[in-house]
Amino acid sequence: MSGKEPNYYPLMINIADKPCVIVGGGAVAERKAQALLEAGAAVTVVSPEATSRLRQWQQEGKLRLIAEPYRPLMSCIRSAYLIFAATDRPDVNKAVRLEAEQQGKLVNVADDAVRSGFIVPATVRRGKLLIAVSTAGASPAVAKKVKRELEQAFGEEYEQYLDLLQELRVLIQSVVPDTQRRQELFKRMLEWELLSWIRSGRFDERAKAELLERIGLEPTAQGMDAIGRTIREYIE
Ligand SMILES: C[C@@]1(CC(=O)O)C2=NC(=C\c3[nH]c(c(CCC(=O)O)c3CC(=O)O)Cc3[nH]c(c(CC(=O)O)c3CCC(=O)O)/C=C3\N/C(=C\2)[C@@H](CCC(=O)O)[C@]3(C)CC(=O)O)/[C@H]1CCC(=O)O
Ligand SMILES: NC(=O)c1ccc[n+]([C@@H]2O[C@H](COP(=O)([O-])OP(=O)(O)OC[C@H]3O[C@@H](n4cnc5c(N)ncnc54)[C@H](O)[C@@H]3O)[C@@H](O)[C@H]2O)c1
Repeated sequence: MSGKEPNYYPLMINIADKPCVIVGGGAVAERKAQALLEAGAAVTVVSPEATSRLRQWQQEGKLRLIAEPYRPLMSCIRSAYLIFAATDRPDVNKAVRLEAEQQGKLVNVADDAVRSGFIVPATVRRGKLLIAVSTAGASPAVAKKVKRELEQAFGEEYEQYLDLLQELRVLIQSVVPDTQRRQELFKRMLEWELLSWIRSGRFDERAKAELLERIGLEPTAQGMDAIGRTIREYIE
């Protein structure tokens, strides 16, 4: 490790059912556990003491809690996919990091961003829309503040919006074989005031069925623009 500040590379990792281990059971461990559980990971916490929420999640069967201090070569670490060193003991965090690195595993260290294999961003989830914010560890409080601002800009309606766009995209892919023409239609589709329509509460299953039918009937630039005009009339 050179100690030079890294230029991070963002990823969206699929950790569904993957074994992830958090060493430590305090506030930081709890925050990491919550995000891992939301992503469907199989979480194990190793800590002699744990917050009441972590213990509650254990009782509810949502995670496994090994109520012992970390020791080298624990089997849960050997089989882990991702490892988080989140104790309040820098020496323990370092030992966890060295063991993980020796096993070629990615490790996040709560008190050592520069030597962490990865850091955790602040996130906004709106269904399939996932926005991640990082300050490369310069100021996690700023990451949280930017997240709050994004939460205002990208409201709950984005969940339905993306589900709908996915459906429309699949439909267009099935009826328009030419890639370039498809790109043109997708571009025009983004001009539609779908978000306002969804926000108005007047976009329902019937409206969606009609929309899909119209696209199927006229999957052309003119057809798309005509639909855009109809949507504008609906929301006015
Ligand atoms: C985003 C978030 C995700 C999460 O943890 O889930 C996250 N920290 C969050 C909150 C937060 N953390 C801290 C405060 C107090 C205010 C402040 O210090 O700013 C607050 C704010 C609060 O709690 O309100 C203190 C703190 N954090 C780190 C250190 C150690 C160090 O700097 O070395 C210390 C100092 C300890 C000390 O001083 O003793 C380190 C890291 N924290 C990171 C992530 C990574 C870099 C993220 C980035 O790229 O910016 C990184 C490098 C490693 C990692 O943890 O992955 C989450 C927001 C959750 C949300 O969205 O609400
Ligand atoms: N990355 C971040 O977002 C962030 C935020 C704040 C603080 N920090 C850093 O993370 C550290 C932890 O913060 P916290 O608020 O969760 O601390 P905390 O004091 O609430 O929790 C520490 C936990 O570590 C456990 N622990 C201690 N020794 C252990 C061992 N040998 N094996 C296993 N578990 C052990 C304790 O049982 C306790 O559950 C802080 O000391 C600070 O350096 C990081």
